[in-house]
Amino acid sequence: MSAMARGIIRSSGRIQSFEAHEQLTARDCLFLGKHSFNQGLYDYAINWFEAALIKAKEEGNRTVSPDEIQPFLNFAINTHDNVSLERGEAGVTWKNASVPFREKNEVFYERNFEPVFFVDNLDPVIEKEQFNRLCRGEQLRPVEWDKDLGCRYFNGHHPYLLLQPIKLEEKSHKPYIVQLYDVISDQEIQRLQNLSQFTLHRSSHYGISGEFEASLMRTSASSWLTEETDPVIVKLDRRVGMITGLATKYSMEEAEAYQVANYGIGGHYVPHQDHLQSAGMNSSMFQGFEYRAGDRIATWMFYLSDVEAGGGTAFTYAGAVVWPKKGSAAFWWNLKRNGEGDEMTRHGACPVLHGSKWVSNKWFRVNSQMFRKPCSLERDEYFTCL
Ligand SMILES: O=C(O)CCC(=O)C(=O)O
Ligand SMILES: [Fe+2]
Repeated sequence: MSAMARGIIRSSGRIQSFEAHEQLTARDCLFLGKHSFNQGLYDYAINWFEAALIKAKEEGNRTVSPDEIQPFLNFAINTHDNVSLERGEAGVTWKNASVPFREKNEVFYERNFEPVFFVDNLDPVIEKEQFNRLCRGEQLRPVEWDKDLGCRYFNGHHPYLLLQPIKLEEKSHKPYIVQLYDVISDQEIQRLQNLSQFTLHRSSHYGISGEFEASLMRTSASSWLTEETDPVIVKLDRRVGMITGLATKYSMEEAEAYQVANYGIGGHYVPHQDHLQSAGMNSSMFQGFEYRAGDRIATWMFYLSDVEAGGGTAFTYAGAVVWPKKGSAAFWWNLKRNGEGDEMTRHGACPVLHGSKWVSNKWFRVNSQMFRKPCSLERDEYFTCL
């Protein structure tokens, strides 16, 4: 945290040292500590108070004195250790280091972390740790799993693409996750951004209250664009259809409209599945469009910007990460071939550390794809290619 306060984002993984132009003051760090404390993030609060103390001692133009910070640090350490002993490491409203702070041995954070992949119901604390590590760019999957992944030209599902094949990079075979390059032009991106700029609003998600809500689980702004909004959407639909072989029209209830989303610094989306069957949606919600269209068989996500640091899409159960590259798109199947949700597709949007991230998602609905992607009766059959 003290490096971060000096404007340096450092990581052992892919995100190498990155130096920002501005530095935080000791008062900024104190504020971030208080904010973390109020959110129940006691370990982060301690880190920020410690960073504030270091800064306060070095600052020429003092923004706060060390004496003002010390009581906050002491109080945070006591609270952390009491909550740890009484209530454990993490719950809905709090998060601690895995051991009392005074005995902190950093085991969870620095050494001997054993990632766990492809299990049902991964412990949420482990999943969060894996998510953070993947987002920092650590290679968590054993490298042998990646040895059969390749890059190739892909002709999609239409003769048009014989003349202009698509660059495809495999990120995982099972679940099948790929990144496709140069699938949207800079002009089309500009158009999507212009079209959405006046309607962007704070994103929501289906929450534990049973309502759609805005929360810290998803901090971005989003907007929806349909074929009726602009001819560029019709063009993109046609292209995405040729590449994937899937039906893409919102007006025919084949797929959802394009959701354009923008994440600012710190903007993220915690791990979740895109399919609806385990997102807490009950049968009464499957009315109208949801009922007729069926679940989200697959996700297509355009990356509409590069991101200077952070902002990957991390698959916590599969250990794969797709990094934003302007003009590319990620694609993965959310359902198995019998229509059941594939839990191994859990993923989240990593926090943006520097820059601004723009994406546009399209979710294909299963019912209209029945003749294009016939289902199977086998429980364990997966879609294994595009
Ligand atoms: O922005 C990303 O990288 C992922 C977004 C996502 O998972 C979603 O909107 O469902
Ligand atoms: Fe998602």
